[in-house]
Amino acid sequence: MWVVNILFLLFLVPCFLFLVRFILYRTALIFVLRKWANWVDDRIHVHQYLKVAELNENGQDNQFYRRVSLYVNSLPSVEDSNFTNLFSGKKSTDIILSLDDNQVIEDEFLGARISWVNKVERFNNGVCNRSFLLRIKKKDKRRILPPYFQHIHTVSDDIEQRRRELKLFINNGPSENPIKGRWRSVPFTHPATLDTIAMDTDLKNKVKSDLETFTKSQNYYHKMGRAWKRNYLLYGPSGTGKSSFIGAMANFLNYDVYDVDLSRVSDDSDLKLLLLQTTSRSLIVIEDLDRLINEKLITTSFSGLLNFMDGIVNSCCGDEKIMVFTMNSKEHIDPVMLRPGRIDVHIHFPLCDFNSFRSLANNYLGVKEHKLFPQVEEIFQSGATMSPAAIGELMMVNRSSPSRALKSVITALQSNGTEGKIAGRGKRLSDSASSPALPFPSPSPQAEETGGVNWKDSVPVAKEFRKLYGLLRMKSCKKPDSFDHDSEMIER
Ligand SMILES: Nc1ncnc2c1ncn2[C@@H]1O[C@H](COP(=O)(O)OP(=O)(O)OP(=O)(O)O)[C@@H](O)[C@H]1O
Ligand SMILES: [Mg+2]
Repeated sequence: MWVVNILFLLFLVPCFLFLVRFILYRTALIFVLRKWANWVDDRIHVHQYLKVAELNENGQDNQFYRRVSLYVNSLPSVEDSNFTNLFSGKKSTDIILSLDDNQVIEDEFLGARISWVNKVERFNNGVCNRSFLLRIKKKDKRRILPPYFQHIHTVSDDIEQRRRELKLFINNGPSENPIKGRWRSVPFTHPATLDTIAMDTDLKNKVKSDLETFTKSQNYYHKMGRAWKRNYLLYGPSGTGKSSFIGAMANFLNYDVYDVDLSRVSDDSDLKLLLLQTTSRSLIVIEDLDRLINEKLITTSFSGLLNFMDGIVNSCCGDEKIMVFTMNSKEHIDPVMLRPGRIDVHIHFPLCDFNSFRSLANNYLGVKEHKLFPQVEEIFQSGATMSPAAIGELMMVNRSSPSRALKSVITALQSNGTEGKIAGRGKRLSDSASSPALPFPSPSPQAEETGGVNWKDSVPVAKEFRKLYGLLRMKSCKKPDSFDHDSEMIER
């Protein structure tokens, strides 16, 4: 008989406990219980208080107060608390949570319970003293505080980095605006991101992890005695997404972009000076490097370029930098320029194949399957191809009718054949990544005669025209850029 009772009890107890737990969580009574438990716990321990005032004794900003404010307002318990202020951030999409005056918020670190009070003392004369009051058990203080403050630094740095508005820097010529320095900046607004980019999945994951590993490798690079920098080469035919991919990298890393216009660099020392004026956590970009070298459009020496890529100046101009070079082909480039250290990662951007076509159709037309796909696949398998820019263009123009768009791609592929003629040219990153139109010089006299921009001897004018053209195109198409790439990423 007693066995039955025991079995009955063994069954009853878990049911009872489950029921109690369910009621506690369902009715949020668990929070009340926790509060009581903390109240009792607080009375049986001795606590210490540490005050972090907004201003120091000289009335200057206390930097640590700003960090604590970023950290405390980012705690999950702020979201769960029974009262929170909501503010909009710098970016229109940002919503910032903020504690109310004298609100208490709990935190937990390495098993220790810590609470913060957002102290605000307002006086009749309008003066308002702000501070954060940290409360911790005396027995935890020595063990917890040092790593806790380090944790606050790391988290606040990360929050600041994510909230920062990115900038695109473009270099002036040596004689323009010597007072304002060599770089002009505008907000960086390129829409491409690694997630929206139609890209070979393996390649995308490789690039993502390579970039993530790089951002966490400060100690590793310094232990190796190397500058904390990494150089990428993006190469492939025109219109395959190299420039937009740079925009995606910048958005992924939250890095500023320095777009180096070599046609505005007077000599090697000018190039070094430009590099010295760049800041950490940035992408330094030189586009169409092969064309600039092969068409002798630059005034720096070849060794000046090599040193720019991996010279001593590179190691002394700040940390956490990624250099990105784009080329249409590596063929006529001296291998010394492509050695590891100068180029650490090679990424090939090929013309379209059926897989990248599908990504484009999904991105541009929102079509994952279509009755015309088998026909498109067959044409690709016959060797026909086109640049993603050209296909993207056709899809964009016909985006209101996916069938018409796909038929136009089929017609274009059939007429293009295997040369992969580039119907859609690409553009420089600056062409589509900066919001205000850049000042653009009047075309040279010869240009007036030919009724167009004289592309030959006035590279700056041609570049400005292309920038402006790119900008106008950007305004007309307003579609996020997306790519597809060959899964060839050579990492050295
Ligand atoms: N893989 C792709 N998927 C979708 N769109 C693409 C892709 N590649 C290019 N595009 C489209 O074509 C436009 C041009 O691409 P981008 O300027 O990045 O080419 P590029 O490789 O830099 O060309 P260029 O070598 O001429 O500078 C982009 O704005 C984008 O809209
Ligand atoms: Mg480009």
